[in-house]
Amino acid sequence: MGVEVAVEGLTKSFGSQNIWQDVSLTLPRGEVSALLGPSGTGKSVFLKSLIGLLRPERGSIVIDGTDILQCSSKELYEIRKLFGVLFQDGALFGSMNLYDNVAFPLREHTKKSESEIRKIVMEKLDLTGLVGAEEKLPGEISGGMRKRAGLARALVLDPQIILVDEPDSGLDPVRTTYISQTLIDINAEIDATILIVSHNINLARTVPDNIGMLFRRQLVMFGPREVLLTSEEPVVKQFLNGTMIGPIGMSEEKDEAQMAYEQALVDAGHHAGGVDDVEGIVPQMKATPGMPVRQAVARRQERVRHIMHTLPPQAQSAISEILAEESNDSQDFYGSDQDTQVIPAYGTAGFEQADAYEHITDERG
Ligand SMILES: Nc1ncnc2c1ncn2[C@@H]1O[C@H](COP(=O)(O)OP(=O)(O)OP(=O)(O)O)[C@@H](O)[C@H]1O
Repeated sequence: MGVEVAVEGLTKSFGSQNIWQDVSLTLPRGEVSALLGPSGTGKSVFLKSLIGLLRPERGSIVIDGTDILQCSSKELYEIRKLFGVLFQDGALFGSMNLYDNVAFPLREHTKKSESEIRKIVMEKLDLTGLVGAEEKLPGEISGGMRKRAGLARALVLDPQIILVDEPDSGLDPVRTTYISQTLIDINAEIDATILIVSHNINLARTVPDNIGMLFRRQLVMFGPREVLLTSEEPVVKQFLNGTMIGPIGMSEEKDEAQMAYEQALVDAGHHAGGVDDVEGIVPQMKATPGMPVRQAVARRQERVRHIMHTLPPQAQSAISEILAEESNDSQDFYGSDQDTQVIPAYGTAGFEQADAYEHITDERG
């Protein structure tokens, strides 16, 4: 079962460069959250702060009752054991094959026998669609496979909190969807609290229960996905539609004159890029049939009902519709026995095909 992560008034600077200030949010236990934001807004810095790799100068990060900015290094060491982290490039050891890479945390942090380790490693390789690639070195496989190996390694110590830094970077849209499905399935299986840092619009629209966004050194918002996905906030709308029109520019700041100039170009018929005005909410991905029921769904329903009155009206009506659909769905799909598994877990056929493709693209360079 995942644990809650409560961040309050967090501020981080490097020298005179302030990255973000007064960031407050709570990652609800066992739910999947995403932190979005244009490049350079400090998403990775936030993620590294949560695990104590970077030290914000103000605020608190309370994990399982311990403020990691105040605790001793021994306590921090213990808290870190709750985490599994997938870094952008998988952060694999180049000289070890995939099996040894995934086995590494078990050999380093547990006293398990090699046969116990084998069982766990093969289970995680299966979950990430990498069975058969155990002997390969990281340099011999594609970026997508490296990412999945990094994910397998992040899972071996049964983490309660999983941090994922840009799972889509370097991946095509189809592989991004596969890895998104894997994250949802992992959440269903181990009920871990998951935070995904990304600027991928599809992932943001379909994967998380909660979404936040960093922009101009502030947390613009954080809450149930419906709040951000129905937001009229210009920066949020621009980000979700990927257009040049709006406050986000090529560099972090865009001034009024630049915005007026770009608007004039569009008024004169220039294409502003992006998808034309994608509005509203697309359905959230569900766990693959046969996986355990995502416990987070029911907990989130309960939680969102509680805070409903505090949310903007357009988010409230979207949530009402979705809650009605979700309760119908769970009755239709699971009948009266919510624990029943209908289909064997882990269909990795898609991954195997993806591997074949990745192998071809690797060989062609
Ligand atoms: N260790 C560090 N020392 C100094 N500055 C740093 C350090 N780490 C990050 N930064 C700066 O913090 C800012 C935010 O970087 P970060 O990598 O968190 O952005 P991001 O939102 O994750 O970007 P992207 O989406 O492009 O990965 C950048 O200006 C970066 O140069």
